Amino acid sequence: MSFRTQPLPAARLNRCQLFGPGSRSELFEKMAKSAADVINLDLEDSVAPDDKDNARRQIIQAIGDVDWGNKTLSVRINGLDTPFWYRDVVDLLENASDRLDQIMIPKAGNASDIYAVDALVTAVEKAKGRKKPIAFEAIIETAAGICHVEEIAAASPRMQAISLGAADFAASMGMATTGIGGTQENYYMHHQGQQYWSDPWHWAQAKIVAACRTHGVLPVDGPFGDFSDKDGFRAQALRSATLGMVGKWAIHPSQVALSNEVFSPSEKAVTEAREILAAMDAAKKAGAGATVYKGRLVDIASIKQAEVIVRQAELIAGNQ
Ligand SMILES: CC(=O)SCCNC(=O)CCNC(=O)[C@H](O)C(C)(C)COP(=O)(O)OP(=O)(O)OC[C@H]1O[C@@H](n2cnc3c(N)ncnc32)[C@H](O)[C@@H]1OP(=O)(O)O
Ligand SMILES: O=CC(=O)O
Ligand SMILES: [Mg+2]
Repeated sequence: MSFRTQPLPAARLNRCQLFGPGSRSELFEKMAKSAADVINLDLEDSVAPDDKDNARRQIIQAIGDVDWGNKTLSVRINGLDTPFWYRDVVDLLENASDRLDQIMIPKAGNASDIYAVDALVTAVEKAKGRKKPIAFEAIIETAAGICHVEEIAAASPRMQAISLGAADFAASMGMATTGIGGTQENYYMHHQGQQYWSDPWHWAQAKIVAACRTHGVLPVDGPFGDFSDKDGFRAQALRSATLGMVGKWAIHPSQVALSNEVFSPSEKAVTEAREILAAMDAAKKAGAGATVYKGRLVDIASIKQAEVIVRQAELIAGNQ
């Protein structure tokens, strides 16, 4: 138990982050009209090296020209191990309009990576007199990143979200798979002739959630590559939501509605949460710290659990 209270993350919706390559400008209007809460225009791995300059120009123009509504608008810059990232930051912050909300830092390996981008962003913001501070989100997708995730979450007041990047993470860890997220055929327990599939992403997700919750950062699940497999996507998203993640990436528009559905509490869950709060209110008035709701124990911890659901429902209602 610490005397410090756990900070709340930014009060914004992050149920789905829709990605699109910065080199495919014909997608930008479609992304803006989607139901995703966050848009990630990509300069990194979905853009070929020879197309980086063109993608950067297209993104900068679209940030100002496209009507992004009330979405969080983010650009994924290139990794700090490439020759592209500093130009991404400088060009974006010197030339993009104030509509840009956030920069996504891929392959974050330690707090110094975030510090380096923070130093550059801060200098350009000051030089150009930018009024709105740019927020950061990072991707944990390397062995170093998962080892240092807590210091990454704490690295800057700009940090608002951290995602698990299953593809690069698997590569960095030397995992024997080319699948991006989801069930892995060879990751099973064997018992009495039966196979029981387990979740190879679970430990990394749990570590990210704990680091994020400690430092008031939104934990997010990353890509699910097989966009034809809706049931697989839903199962992965449900596991992430149950662990405490607030949303998931969509790498194809068909994944947006699925993600929004999973990361929006159902009417039943909201009703139950409100009833638990009411039951606890009545218990408190009667001088009790615990009571019975639908045949099960609820106590003061249940108030905090119920408040997670009610807070999310209120955030969604406030955005409609
Ligand atoms: C591991 C990682 O780093 S993941 C993050 C980086 N990756 C990305 O950003 C990839 C994002 N996704 C894409 O580039 C594309 O969706 C692809 C390559 C997977 C598939 O592209 P397509 O073959 O064009 O998809 P498809 O033909 O099924 O598209 C159906 C419709 O959705 C549109 N669409 C496709 N992708 C997107 C998108 N990301 N956002 C919005 N609309 C899109 C298409 O333009 C098409 O529209 P239409 O019906 O008006 O013609
Ligand atoms: O960048 C995302 C990933 O899965 O890798
Ligand atoms: Mg990656």
